Amino acid sequence: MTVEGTTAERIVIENAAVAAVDAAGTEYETGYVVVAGNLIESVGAGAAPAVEGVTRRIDATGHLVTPGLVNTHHHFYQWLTRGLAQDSNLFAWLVELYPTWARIDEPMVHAAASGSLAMLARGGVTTAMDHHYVFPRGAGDLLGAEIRAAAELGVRFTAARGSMDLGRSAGGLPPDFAVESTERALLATESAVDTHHDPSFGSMLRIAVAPCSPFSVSTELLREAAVLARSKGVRLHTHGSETVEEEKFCHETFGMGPTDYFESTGWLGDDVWMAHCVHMNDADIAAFARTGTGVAHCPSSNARLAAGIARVPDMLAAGVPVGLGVDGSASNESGELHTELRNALLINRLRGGEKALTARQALRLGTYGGAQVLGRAAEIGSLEAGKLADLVLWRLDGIGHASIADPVAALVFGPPAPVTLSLVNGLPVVENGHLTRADEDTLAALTRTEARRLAEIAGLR
Ligand SMILES: Nc1nc2[nH]c(O)nc2c(=O)[nH]1
Repeated sequence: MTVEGTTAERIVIENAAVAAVDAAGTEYETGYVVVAGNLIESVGAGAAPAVEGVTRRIDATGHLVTPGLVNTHHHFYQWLTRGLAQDSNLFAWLVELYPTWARIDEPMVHAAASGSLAMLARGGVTTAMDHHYVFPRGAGDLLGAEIRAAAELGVRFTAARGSMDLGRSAGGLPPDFAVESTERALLATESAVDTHHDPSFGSMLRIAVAPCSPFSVSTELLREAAVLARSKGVRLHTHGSETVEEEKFCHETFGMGPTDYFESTGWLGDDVWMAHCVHMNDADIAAFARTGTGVAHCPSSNARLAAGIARVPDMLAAGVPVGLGVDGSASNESGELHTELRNALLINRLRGGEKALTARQALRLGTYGGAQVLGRAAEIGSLEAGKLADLVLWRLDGIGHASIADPVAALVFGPPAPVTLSLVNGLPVVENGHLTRADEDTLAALTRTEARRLAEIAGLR
């Protein structure tokens, strides 16, 4: 089985430690992975089988091979507004940044998306998502710009067409000039799905429907967006239960907490995933588990904005699908997912004790868990024959990791490991720490230029 448009390469990776992140938690101290075209052909212990037509053979001694990391929440455009509003909670941070974000345009979003994707990819992310929710009039094709950037770098991508229609004059948090009309948001979202969404096995591009948050979106938009997504068979994404301020807003405005509000608008289901989910009581977690609603856990952003600590161990125990997200780069300047594996483990232990989350659970959140919440667990997220060849070869014999005997512990507890090879759909996206399809220094210069242009237009300089 191969997906049209991919090569018929056969790559043999041997002498690696293997963490398959399959249902049985299979690991091999020394093993192999064989890739044929865009698919994993076989995974096993010991020496690789003799196979015909090998186009590349990799001696991966000193490496760990894992499924590619999956990022489940981001706002790429924020790459141009990093390091601002440094000591603010979510609402103060948003109020400070909305006016600048309302000045973005297509070249800025393309540069920001390229920078964000480069950072993710060089750190082992093979599937990215972006939640873009600011669409100034006349700004150009912003969703198209990030879709282009993902295709240029070769990263598998879910573009979540976000929206805001609840301006300050109608009781929302964003200024009126930063929101769209309900009708325009719905029409543009439908058009994005019709134009770009590819539901096929092995798809490199999916679209999700993603109104922004309870305090920036009308009840009508939430309800209609859910109806639209279900009529098109695409997934739903939003921010939920992020802060105490959001909880207070929901109680004061709707007479109920965020999870009950989402349920009342059709927003719980196995086709929905929400970012953050920090302020969830037992009943909220049970509702997510009962309905199969997924969570994008963003520990660094939650710490940066002092939002709190999500109850990830309780969610996992209840059977809630949980993945990891870096969140937008204005609330997590690091922008790479290894930090989220590590912080998920460390921060959840601060709340739940030393057994709250293990290194293997953290790796699972960043791979299979992410695949689950993006609705792609049958295709990616584990190393199994027949799945897509999205995998990462982490170098663990360097100074940062060599003295740690357990390779999964080295990866999660240790510093970000160098990526020797990252394959997406069987094709190299990173080789020896460098992007194969773009020059990092050129991208860095481009993001600096566009960040300066935005700062000037927005009156920050
Ligand atoms: N962390 C974030 N939370 C948000 N809520 C909202 O409405 N927008 C954002 C955001 O950009 N980041």
